[in-house]
Amino acid sequence: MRFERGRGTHQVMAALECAVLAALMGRRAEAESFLLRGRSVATRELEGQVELASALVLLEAGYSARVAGALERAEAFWSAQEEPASRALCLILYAQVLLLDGMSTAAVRASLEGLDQLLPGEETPLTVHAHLVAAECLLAASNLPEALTLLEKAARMSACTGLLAARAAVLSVRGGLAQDMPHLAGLRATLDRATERFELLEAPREQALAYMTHAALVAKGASGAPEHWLARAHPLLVKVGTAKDLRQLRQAFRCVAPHKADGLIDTDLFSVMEELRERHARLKDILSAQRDARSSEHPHLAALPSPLAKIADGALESVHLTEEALIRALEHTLLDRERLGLLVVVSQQLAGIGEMEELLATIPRLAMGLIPAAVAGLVELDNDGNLQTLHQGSLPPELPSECFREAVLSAFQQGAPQRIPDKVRPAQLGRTQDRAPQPQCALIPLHGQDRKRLGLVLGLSDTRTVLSERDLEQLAVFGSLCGAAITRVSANISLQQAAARDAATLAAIREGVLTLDHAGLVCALNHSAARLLRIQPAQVLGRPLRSIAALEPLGEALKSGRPLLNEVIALPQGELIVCAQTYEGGVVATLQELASAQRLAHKITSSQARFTFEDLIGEDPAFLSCLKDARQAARSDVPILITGESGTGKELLAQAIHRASPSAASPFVGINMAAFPRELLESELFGYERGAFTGARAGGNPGKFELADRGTLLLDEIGDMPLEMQVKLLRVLQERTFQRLGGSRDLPVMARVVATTHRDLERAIEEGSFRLDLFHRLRAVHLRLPPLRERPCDIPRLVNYHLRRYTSRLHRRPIQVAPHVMADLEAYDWPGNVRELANLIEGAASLLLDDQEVLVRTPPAIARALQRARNPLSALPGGARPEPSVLPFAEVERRAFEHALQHFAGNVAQAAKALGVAKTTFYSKIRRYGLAVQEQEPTAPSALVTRRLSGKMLS
Ligand SMILES: Nc1ncnc2c1ncn2[C@@H]1O[C@H](COP(=O)(O)OP(=O)(O)OP(=O)(O)O)[C@@H](O)[C@H]1O
Repeated sequence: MRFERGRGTHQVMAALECAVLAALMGRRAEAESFLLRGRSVATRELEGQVELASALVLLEAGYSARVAGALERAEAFWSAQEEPASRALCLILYAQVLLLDGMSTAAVRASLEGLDQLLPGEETPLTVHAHLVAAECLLAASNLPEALTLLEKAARMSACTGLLAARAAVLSVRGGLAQDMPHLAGLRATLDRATERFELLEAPREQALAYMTHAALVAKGASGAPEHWLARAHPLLVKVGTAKDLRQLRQAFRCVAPHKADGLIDTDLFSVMEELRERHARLKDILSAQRDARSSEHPHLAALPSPLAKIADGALESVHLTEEALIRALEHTLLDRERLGLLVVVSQQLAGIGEMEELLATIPRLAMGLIPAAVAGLVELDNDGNLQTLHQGSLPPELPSECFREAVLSAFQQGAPQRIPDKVRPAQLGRTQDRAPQPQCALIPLHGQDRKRLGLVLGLSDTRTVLSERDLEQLAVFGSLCGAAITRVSANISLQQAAARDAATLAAIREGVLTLDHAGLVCALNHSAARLLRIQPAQVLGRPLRSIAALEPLGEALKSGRPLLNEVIALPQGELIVCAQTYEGGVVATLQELASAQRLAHKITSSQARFTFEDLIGEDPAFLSCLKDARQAARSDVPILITGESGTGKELLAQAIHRASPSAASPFVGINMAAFPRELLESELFGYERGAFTGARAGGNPGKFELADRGTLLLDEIGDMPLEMQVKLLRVLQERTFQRLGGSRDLPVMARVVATTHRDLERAIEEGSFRLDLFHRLRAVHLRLPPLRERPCDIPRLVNYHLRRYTSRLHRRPIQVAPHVMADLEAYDWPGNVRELANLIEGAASLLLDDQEVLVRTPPAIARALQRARNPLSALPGGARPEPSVLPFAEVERRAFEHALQHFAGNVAQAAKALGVAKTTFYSKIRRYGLAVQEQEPTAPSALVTRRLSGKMLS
């Protein structure tokens, strides 16, 4: 636009033309300025033109009252003159005012009247404009055919170029859309061209109105999203649109995308603001109209304001200012609510995503909906500080230029959204080549608990080139929402994995596992638990166990939340062993079937039956005959009694019988009658029920008869069983059933009973310490193991056998026995039998140095015993000294007891029996004379006694 300074018609007209053009292009401030200049230099004759131009400028700004005022003043000048063009323009402007005020029928009339004033065949811009206004009025009045005819006519005119042509095109598209079956593709092409033209001519209001027509086109069925076009129109109309334009935009939004309208516009607040805006515009219009009238140089129009009018003016002015402030405040509030609304929508969408891939793909998309961006994608700083693309989004495949990377890295370090400097922003991220302001680019860190080094790269589009501080604030909140969502999803993934792992672990556990929450409700149970409890998981999950009648005892046991250890709980379907442990969120319990636990215990116990017949060494005929009978008896399940001196291998034989029996796979359980306190013997043998006696375990306990199940029960040292127990045992063996202590259920005896004793039971029967009937019951098969002194031929074999065991256990070379040593060993009478032999041989072998392979020295204890046997007195302590011919009685007695003890290898019972004194007498003599010997020594009674009381306790 060129405007030369100076006075004269030409100058005034140029200024007015510039004003009109600026107004048409939406440059309101410029238009006003040109108008002011025109008005300042206009002569009186040109005042009509000034008012007319003023009316047009005001019309573009949407001030209908001022337009009307200006038109009135313009008409006043021309009333006397014949000026058809001006008259026509006046009418056209009137028509537009009427249209602006929603009076379409009157507008049509005025516009057509204006057209009539123009010379036929004339093709000036005014003619085109008049046609377009008339067509617009006809469209508003729904007179489509006439509107289209006028538009076609206008389009054919030579003056229909530039802005007018684009306006004509938009109107023709609107006309086309009003038809029944619009040709959408054609209309879109026309509209695209018109929009481009507006953009080129920089006419933002026209451009925005064209975008709205685009939205209408899409709403009719053309591809695309109408809200997208409306969103593009929004910022332009906020800047240059009239109140009516904005109202139309909002209505369109509500029609095509109510959710977006809700996001952009808060209904209540916005309607208040809308009303305010309209009132404000009207007020401004009236104020300006008054001012215009007063400043007019026409005497009949320049009425001086009265004092009252001045007061009214002042009041109006202050209302105007207040309204302006209010509108600004409301606009900010609305903007904030709009942003907040969008963030709420964003957070709702994020909350609905459970998959990481989907989340990462959604974040850039949501960001682009929040801020009109051209590109968006996710980047990540790896552990080495390198920038990686985490989700491409619309980012270029390769993140460009090193300096861009550096800028992103430094933005990362700031920890809040940062604009990336324009100079490093590459073309791939939306930089354009022209000199126009470049759309900005930013990095938004996504703050999560675990993915702190994740960020969103955002490049704005050219519809919105600048990121305001408020935008950055909004993006910071968006970043936090995304970070939280990523943390949530990855935590969910971890939780799912942990849950799957827990489920797999639970399923893999053979024991039943059941967990209760803090309120005592069942949260989980595995297949084994469901099987043991005979329930379907669905029956109990989420319910208190106590509420299920069949599981009540279990529920009661777990109710207290106390830890339980091997508690036996009786349920209708059987007894369970329960262990329970509390944890922060409740109780976890393991369940095991009592019977199968017992079988397992049996399995472990039965592993004690290690020896087979192959381990029993001996060729002596009596020994072999005993083994033969044993092998035979092993096949049946009749009770077996094994007798023999201590150390002859009774337990060994019992184990061998078990291993050779059909129930070899079942448990081998032993109990030593001599070692067990008599009060506990019964409960140990038969078990007890819960609460049977003080100190009894709450859930009861199975006894040896139950534990032995279908295997072998070894009653070791049966000769030492108290008489009252003998009665009970006899009844059990006769009836083949028993009851737990404190119980009432009859349990079957399924185990085979093998009893052993070193005692002479027949003598015990005579003495009344053993029951004859029990003896008969136990002695279905009687096996007697001969003492070693009765089978000296087996001694070399046993010596070599135990030497071999010893050397192979210690991985040393074989050891031989010198013939004279072997002769001594064979000469010895072995009161402790094979146990004594094994211990002694191992002891002697252990004294050999590593390179010694032959036992050349008779163990001293044997040597002494042999010497004593040959000459008893020479073996006494101090044997070298001459003995007094008469010894004191105490010394004789001490020697007699010591000798007996040594002879029977510490077996007090046998020693006492040999001396013909009571066992108690023997013990008092031991104490009196301080008799004690070593374990290896065959004459060591204390070691043997100790072994009997502890080591040999089979229970
Ligand atoms: N015939 C044998 N062959 C090999 N070793 C044997 C033989 N008899 C016994 N033994 C050895 O003697 C040890 C004692 O055997 P076992 O405990 O069976 O004797 P026992 O007669 O039950 O003794 P006690 O009456 O004192 O309980 C066994 O550990 C084993 O080393």
